[in-house]
Amino acid sequence: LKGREFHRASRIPSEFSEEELVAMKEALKGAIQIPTVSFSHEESNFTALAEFGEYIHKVFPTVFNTSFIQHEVVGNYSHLFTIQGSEPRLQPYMLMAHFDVVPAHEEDWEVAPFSGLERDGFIHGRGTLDNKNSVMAILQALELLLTRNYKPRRSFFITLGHDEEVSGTNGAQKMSALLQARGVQLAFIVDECGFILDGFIPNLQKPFAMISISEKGAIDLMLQVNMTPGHSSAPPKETSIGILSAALSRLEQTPMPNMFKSGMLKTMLQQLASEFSFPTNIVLRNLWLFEPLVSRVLERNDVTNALIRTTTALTMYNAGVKVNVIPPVAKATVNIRIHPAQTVVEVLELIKNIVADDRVQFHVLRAFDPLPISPIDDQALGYQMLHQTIQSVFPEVNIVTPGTCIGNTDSRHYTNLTTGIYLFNPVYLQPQDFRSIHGINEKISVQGYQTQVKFIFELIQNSDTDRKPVPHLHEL
Ligand SMILES: CCCCCCCC/C=C\CCCCCCCC(=O)NCC(=O)O
Ligand SMILES: [Zn+2]
Ligand SMILES: [Zn+2]
Repeated sequence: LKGREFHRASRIPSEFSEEELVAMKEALKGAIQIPTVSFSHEESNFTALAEFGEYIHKVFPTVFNTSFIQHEVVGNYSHLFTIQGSEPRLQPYMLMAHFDVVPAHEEDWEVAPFSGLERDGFIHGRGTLDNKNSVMAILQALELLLTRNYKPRRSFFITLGHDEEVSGTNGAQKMSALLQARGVQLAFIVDECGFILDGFIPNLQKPFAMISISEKGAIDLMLQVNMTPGHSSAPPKETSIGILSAALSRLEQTPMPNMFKSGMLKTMLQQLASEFSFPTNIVLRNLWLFEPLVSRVLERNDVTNALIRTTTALTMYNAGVKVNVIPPVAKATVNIRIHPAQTVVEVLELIKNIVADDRVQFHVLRAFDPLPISPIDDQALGYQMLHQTIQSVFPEVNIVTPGTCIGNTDSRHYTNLTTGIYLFNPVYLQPQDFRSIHGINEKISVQGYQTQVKFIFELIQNSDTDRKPVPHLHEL
């Protein structure tokens, strides 16, 4: 869409006063200070979730006092905004984010995780990347547009989930059901997970934007072994702990099949080929020949490995009641993330074959298939709107590529409303930032956050187009 942007006569420039820029970062700091932690399905900080609702009322008064915006609280804490456009013939779209966060072990952090402290140009704290930055940037961009008398042509929804980190069943799932009951169909959805990736690929100097167009599936699988308890002074040859440990070890030592051939990473690397110098450019241009070599290299890194195969992470283990009692039961939970080219049924079959022990019982606690792949062609409005906005807000980024989300987002609850689900946070991400998500020392640069607000400010206006995206000539 280079040089062919959709301009409206009354387009509002994304220029903000010094006062507005300061208010933006202060609003994010305040949001970080509310410890909206999701521990488990049963356990969340409900007081903080309620406080967060009051907080957004306070900092975004115009959003809550505009006649064409309807606000509803769903599932007690999630927020659904319906922004009525002036042209009902234009199919609505949706911006999503979540404001619950994973716990933070305060002692490990350089800066207290719920302080929202600004230091050296960064705002520190849990949720600065995942995903209060998006919650606040969406509302902030809308607030700024409204104070400039903006009225959208295309209707849109904003959904802010309160339980994404524990599956989204009370928030996103209920909001989706509500919208479906109202007969809503969406042109596209934008949610978290893609980024502008910087430094993820050795020898690639340039950052590139990755818009995830699919998301891995998942299985939470409990493995259980029951044995007759007894006195530890005369132990049997095998105990429940030994049998289960051997099964888990086989799982860990046997990687799932390499799906590089049928994944998005292959497309991404082919698209990036010309950015590399000799000989990598030749290798990537000729994957028909070098595929085995490249996929072996990708297996060595945990992130790229997660992009080319289904992964099995042993995350919980429980066994034994007393030191001198043969344990009656041993249980372990495995968190499996399914590559988009596979299904729950296929993966369960593979797992059972690897374990190959009838004494091990399998209990599927939760399972869902990978998300369907969203379109990226010239008519795919969501992808093209993001592409266009990336080009205008990040002119230094000249590669936009489709990717896969290796985590799971609330967007999977909305597959009934659209075929266009695009996962993209307009924020630079380096490998150490990636490790900070659910890890320690999560932070966002003040400038990065302000640019995120600008991006959404532009994206909302770009999405007012009534034209079909224009075919373009460059890659993808
Ligand atoms: C060669 C290309 C390298 C690509 C590197 C991809 C880097 C990954 C970028 C972003 C991933 C961020 C994952 C965030 C997942 C957020 C959702 C979440 O936490 N959900 C809960 C869950 O999955 O358990
Ligand atoms: Zn998230
Ligand atoms: Zn998360």
